Amino acid sequence: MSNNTPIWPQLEAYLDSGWLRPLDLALARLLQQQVPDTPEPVLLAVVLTSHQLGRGHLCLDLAAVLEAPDTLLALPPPGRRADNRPTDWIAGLTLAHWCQLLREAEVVDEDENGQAPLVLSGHRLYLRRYFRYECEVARALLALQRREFALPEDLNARLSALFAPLKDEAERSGREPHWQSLAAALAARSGLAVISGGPGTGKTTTVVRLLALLQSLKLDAQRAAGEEATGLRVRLAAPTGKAAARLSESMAGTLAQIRAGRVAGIDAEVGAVIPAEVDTLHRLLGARPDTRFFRHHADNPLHLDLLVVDEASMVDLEMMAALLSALPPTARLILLGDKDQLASVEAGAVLGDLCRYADVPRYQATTWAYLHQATGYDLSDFQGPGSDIEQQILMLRKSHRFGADSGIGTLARAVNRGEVGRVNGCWSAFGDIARLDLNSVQDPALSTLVLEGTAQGLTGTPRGYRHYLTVMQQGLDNHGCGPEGDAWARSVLEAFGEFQLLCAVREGPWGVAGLNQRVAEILASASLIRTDQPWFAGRPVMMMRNDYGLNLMNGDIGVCLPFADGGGQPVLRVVFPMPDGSLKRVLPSRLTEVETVFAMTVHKSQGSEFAHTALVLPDHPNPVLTRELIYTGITRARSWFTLLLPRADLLPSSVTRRTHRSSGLAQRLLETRPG
Ligand SMILES: Nc1ncnc2c1ncn2[C@@H]1O[C@H](COP(=O)(O)OP(=O)(O)OP(=O)(O)O)[C@@H](O)[C@H]1O
Repeated sequence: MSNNTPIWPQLEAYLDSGWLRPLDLALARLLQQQVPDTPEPVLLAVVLTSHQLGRGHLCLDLAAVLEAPDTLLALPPPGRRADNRPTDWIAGLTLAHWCQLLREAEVVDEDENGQAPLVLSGHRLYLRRYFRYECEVARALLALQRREFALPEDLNARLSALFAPLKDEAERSGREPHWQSLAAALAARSGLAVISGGPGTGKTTTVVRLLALLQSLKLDAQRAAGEEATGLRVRLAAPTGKAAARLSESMAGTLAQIRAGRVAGIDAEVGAVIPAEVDTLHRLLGARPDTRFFRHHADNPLHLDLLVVDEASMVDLEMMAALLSALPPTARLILLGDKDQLASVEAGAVLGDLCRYADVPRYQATTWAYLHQATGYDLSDFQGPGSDIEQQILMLRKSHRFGADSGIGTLARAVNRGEVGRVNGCWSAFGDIARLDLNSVQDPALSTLVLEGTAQGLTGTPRGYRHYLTVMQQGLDNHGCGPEGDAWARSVLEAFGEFQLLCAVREGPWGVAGLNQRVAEILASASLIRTDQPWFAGRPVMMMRNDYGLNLMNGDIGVCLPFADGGGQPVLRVVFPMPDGSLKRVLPSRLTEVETVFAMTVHKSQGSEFAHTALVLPDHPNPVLTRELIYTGITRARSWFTLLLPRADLLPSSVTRRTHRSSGLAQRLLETRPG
């Protein structure tokens, strides 16, 4: 960095262009006021650390930023030019010199328990709070993983009985590993298990059987000790209301079968001690409105023996730290999720960091021997010098929902592997996926898709938004405020879940804001909605913040419906499906922080599924266009997927670009090596 660079005017210019946030500059200014002779490279590092945090990174990776500044910092911002860029400023710096300046600065120290607002750890610079979270999360996960549980002599027989009905011929004969029983075997022995898998790979199925195993062991132990047979205290949780509702629904179906004694290998009585209720993490921890503090923490731990967290890819580092600190020291934790999905909106990528080597696991000899004994499967191909925590991580590999004949499955796998040729080749081979190359938002193909859900290449009966609006209108004469109104509202909500537009970006004609407006125009010109008032019958909305008063969580989706009030004009109420299966009707005026969701971001769609999902890419390159974003969009689709491309050349570059999140967590977790 040249000594005469006027840093503040330049930073102000970046602020004006939206490149930096006011917060990013405020911290550096404060530090400079406190320690006026703080060198400019240190101030710049502070600004960039805060900027990186705003983009999901836990720290500023000084080595990486020196190597590829524009890539890491996403500079200049999309569509803008900048003459004097941080790239130029840091051009004269070496890693050794920058680290030296930081080590000497009063505002930085290297100790977890120090006082300075920033912490330098190797070549990573953190805001202290995030450094603390990273250390705490690593320590807590490693402590969980180290906790061993006694296993019965007949574990192999028990696992065989539980999983036999789920094995195909190759798995029964041992030609292929049965990953679900292997996952259960790993989880049974330790305080920690991480089970990653794409859509339909059987995460829920596996966890139900695992819970059946652990509960039957506990019930036996309690009976043998002459205690009341209550089983383990099990709780289930997910990051969003939608994800919680989906898991709950999926658990309820299997549990009903178990409780009726219809699941081979599982006693009906065990079904009684497996819960189907799923909480959001906020509710589980006892969120306190408008603070980041929870009722449960290290001094007031959760009352449970085992916690299952679904959709763990959406859990950010701060939430993970809160969750781990609230676990009682004797509890087990099972994390379920899809490591290939987008990471959490907030900083950190805990599941991704944990699963760095999950594609090709590196199981130690002792793990190999244990799994061989417990399941009979030989994982010699996956032996390696993995760290201790990797021994508790397993990836499920076979999708039972999207097989080889599924376009959605084939496309998702090709995107996940970055195989551009295969992505380009698969559109014409399947009837459940379609690609629309569009010229503008006025393109009639967009209107057809939005209204009817049809696109060239799709077979069957995919729906568009006309469907739920027709269901709404058909019930208009028959919807009082009583239960018949509920049945009607439920059918509208269900029909709304048949189709959803997802956007990669928020801004521009192909972003959430632009498309919400365009879709409203299309629906209004088909006389399906009236948009002369902000609240109109059929308006779908999403909560943008938790509202504890209303018991509605960020990401919850409701639809505004007209209810008869006994005469005169119908009254509008926004109806939300609640995690317990009930419906909540809310006055529109009570909802201050909601957005229309004819279109929503891929981020916001995580944890949800729609029969027909249409993903819209923008018409400009943007750093958010990554393989993980496209994969997440595709895997929201249950039966049909349509990709809308205003600019075709952006697809290959998006499929090859990986999301990167700077963090020291993987190193902390994976550095505990055997021997
Ligand atoms: N081994 C198996 N053999 C046959 N069908 C299976 C097997 N495992 C799971 N399934 C079926 O596949 C479907 C998906 O399973 P499950 O819901 O457990 O997957 P998941 O990974 O939890 O899915 P999601 O992507 O919704 O999180 C279910 O219908 C389930 O019954």
